[in-house]
Amino acid sequence: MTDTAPILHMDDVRYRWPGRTSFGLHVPNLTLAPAETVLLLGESGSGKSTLLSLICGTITAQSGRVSVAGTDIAALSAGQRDRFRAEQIGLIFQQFNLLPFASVQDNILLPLQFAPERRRHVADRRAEAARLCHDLGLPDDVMSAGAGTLSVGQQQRVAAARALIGTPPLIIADEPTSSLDAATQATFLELLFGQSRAHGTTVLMVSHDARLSSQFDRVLHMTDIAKAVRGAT
Ligand SMILES: Nc1ncnc2c1ncn2[C@@H]1O[C@H](COP(=O)(O)OP(=O)(O)OP(=O)(O)O)[C@@H](O)[C@H]1O
Repeated sequence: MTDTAPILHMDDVRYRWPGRTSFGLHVPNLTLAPAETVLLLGESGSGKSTLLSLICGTITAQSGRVSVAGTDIAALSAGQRDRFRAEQIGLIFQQFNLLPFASVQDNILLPLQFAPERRRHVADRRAEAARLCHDLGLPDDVMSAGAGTLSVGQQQRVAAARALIGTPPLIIADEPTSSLDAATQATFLELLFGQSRAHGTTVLMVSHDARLSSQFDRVLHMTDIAKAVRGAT
């Protein structure tokens, strides 16, 4: 692969949730280049989270092809897909998905366990986790705290640190700043864009806040990239 090969390519992808006839998604063509920062906007229920799940391989398209870093993710076994995702994609979900009884440090370091390439990018894991916490404005003593004891905004920042650690080539973030105040939101975006510039990381971020548009290289609207499919296909 050359440096300009897309990090993501979706070709004629169709997906329908099992048992749901009222909603289906058709993405004719979507390509993301290395180091691009892309904001994804769309109405509630338009399928943004479904699209991200297809890219992450947590759900599999009924037809079409989803390639991440040149790999057709449907061709991987479930185990291979989990390892591939941990290596290639830093994820920030709407619900953060932190382990509440594990420490903040263990939560941040978790993806490295499954991602040797990301591990290689980190010389000192504890120091890197602490640096990310510090840069995201978390208190210095937060590393040993149980993740479940933090405020919602703090948990969101821990989820961001977990996505950033080890510089995966693609960061996917589903409304990652919804629980952050304006100053922390700006800090978070600076960190995200800084990592993108320094390491060529592609960022795909879902938000309802169109005011963020000017900060991204490209803005996509669900209505432009995907057709909502109603009724049986
Ligand atoms: N796990 C699921 N099982 C069945 N249907 C689902 C599931 N997740 C989402 N859907 C359906 O898919 C459609 C699109 O939902 P999705 O969450 O992708 O939209 P969204 O654009 O991310 O919405 P929001 O902005 O409100 O988060 C909705 O009709 C929703 O009910």
